Amino acid sequence: MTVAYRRILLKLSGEALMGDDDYGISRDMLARIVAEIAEIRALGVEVGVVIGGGNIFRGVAGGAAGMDRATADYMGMLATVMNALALGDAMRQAGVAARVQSALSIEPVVEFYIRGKSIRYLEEGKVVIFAAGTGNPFFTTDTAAALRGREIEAEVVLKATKVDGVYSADPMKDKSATRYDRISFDEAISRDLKVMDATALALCRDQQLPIKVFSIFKPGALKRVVLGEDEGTLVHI
Ligand SMILES: Nc1ncnc2c1ncn2[C@@H]1O[C@H](COP(=O)(O)OP(=O)(O)OP(=O)(O)O)[C@@H](O)[C@H]1O
Ligand SMILES: O=c1ccn([C@@H]2O[C@H](COP(=O)(O)O)[C@@H](O)[C@H]2O)c(=O)[nH]1
Repeated sequence: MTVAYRRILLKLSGEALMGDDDYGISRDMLARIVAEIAEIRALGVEVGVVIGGGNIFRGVAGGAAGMDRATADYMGMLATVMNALALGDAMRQAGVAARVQSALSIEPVVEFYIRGKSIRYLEEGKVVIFAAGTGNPFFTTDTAAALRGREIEAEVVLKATKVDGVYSADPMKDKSATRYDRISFDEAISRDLKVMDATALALCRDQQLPIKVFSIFKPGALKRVVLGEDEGTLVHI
């Protein structure tokens, strides 16, 4: 089978890890995601993963209300470390070689992010899970996906989320919203389509790094995207 991309950066929404639960990490969902990643690894695709923290951080957001923003953001980044450790462990159990690297230094727990080392891991066929976002407050894991995607010279950022593409409005709130097959970065930014934050979109646009938005809940969608089949929405230059 011929793949459309040799190296990808997969952005996994933290909330998608909840599966049907209200909070935290669903073991079933984790196993499903690992199986889908294993499928594309078997095709020879090199995979970097940035994982969000919404499934854990939204749960403690009440406690963070009124806190200093930077402190709350560090809590959010730590939530992504928990997700990354869970994903790394699930990969190990499934026999998929993986390494976790964190943008925040938590040495006894997880390796610190070193670009050259992560590229080496990718070349060795290991999945690299990037934890703690960019390591800086006031950013998001979408922006971390754009940043790490560019750093590892990925050909595309694949945003795996709860909806199956970019819509004219948030499809969770507006049932009349329509889905785009393709949309330019400039149009997505100017229409303020909130599927990804504007910083992430602008970074990808400036670095000429396309984004594919697709549903992580649709079985086989990741493989279809990697094979270049008609799936989700392409955000292009
Ligand atoms: N125009 C739009 N098109 C598609 N989705 C949209 C749009 N506007 C808002 N959304 C919403 O954006 C959400 C993106 O969710 P996602 O969980 O990927 O966010 P995240 O903040 O990157 O992840 P996390 O859950 O880790 O915080 C979708 O669930 C969808 O409801
Ligand atoms: O670079 C980053 C990445 C994340 N954060 C904080 O973490 C949470 C969770 O990330 P999501 O992208 O929403 O899943 C985010 O809300 C920020 O508070 C950060 O500060 N810097």
